[in-house]
Amino acid sequence: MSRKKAARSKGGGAAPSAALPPAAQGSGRAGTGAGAPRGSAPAAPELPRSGGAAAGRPSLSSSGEFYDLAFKVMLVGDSGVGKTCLLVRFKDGAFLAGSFISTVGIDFRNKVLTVDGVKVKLQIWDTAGQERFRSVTHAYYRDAHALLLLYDVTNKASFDNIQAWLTEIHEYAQQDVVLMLLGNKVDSAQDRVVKREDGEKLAKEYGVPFMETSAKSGLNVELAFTAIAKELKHRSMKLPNEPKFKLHDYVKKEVRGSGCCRS
Ligand SMILES: Nc1nc2c(ncn2[C@@H]2O[C@H](COP(=O)(O)OP(=O)(O)OP(=O)(O)O)[C@@H](O)[C@H]2O)c(=O)[nH]1
Repeated sequence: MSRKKAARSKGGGAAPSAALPPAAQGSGRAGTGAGAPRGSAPAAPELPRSGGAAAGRPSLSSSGEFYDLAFKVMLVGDSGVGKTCLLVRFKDGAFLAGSFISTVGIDFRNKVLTVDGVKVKLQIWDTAGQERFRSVTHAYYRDAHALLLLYDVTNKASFDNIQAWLTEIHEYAQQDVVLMLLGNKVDSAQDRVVKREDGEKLAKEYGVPFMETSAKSGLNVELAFTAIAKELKHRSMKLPNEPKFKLHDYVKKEVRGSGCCRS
């Protein structure tokens, strides 16, 4: 994936139309490729808020992978907290080192995961953290099934702004959106200014699952997306005798197992 460019949407995938909210981008079912916006490369297909279960039949993603369910996940948080790097780490297993170029508008990437034997496609929207793009990103919230809200553990202001982000999420996202708080850049131990306990406390206050991540080392990156995918899959396909999936408990257990942080 190429680095972010000031003049155009970053990323090597189909360029979404940053100016157009999903509702204006056609209403193709997940995997159909329908609904390209005017005058741009094919846009991300709009996914039904139900989760896009394809009536028992798998759909085919643009990368040629079959999937059973599709969900939209948005990455939000201040500029520079590492949203793009987190996505690139998850999608390509690489870290974008070097000079930082801010995202313009919105970019997206797809990845298909296997969750409990079910193929789940996550369509991941990487939003610009800069204030000037806020009105663009507002338009996307309502279609998101899940939100990953990031702060940077080396940047106190990004942590202090989490409450404002939560207010915005409350205002624009669906009530049942799956939300997780991530404290990124934990590899930068020397520059850390936000303690893990502070992140845990804030998350507890707002009742959201929490973990610390590093897009640089890869710590907990896969876990964050897998946990979201599991929650969405369970909500969408709960079998009659299946115990309820508890995202909080799952995250706590897995984070402990990752050897990173006690919780
Ligand atoms: N040490 C360290 N640096 C990181 C990490 N994640 C991102 N960075 C660096 O932080 C800077 C910003 O990362 P981005 O991913 O572009 O930030 P962003 O949140 O997408 O920023 P906007 O697009 O402006 O919203 C870059 O220089 C990255 O290399 C991480 O986990 N550890």
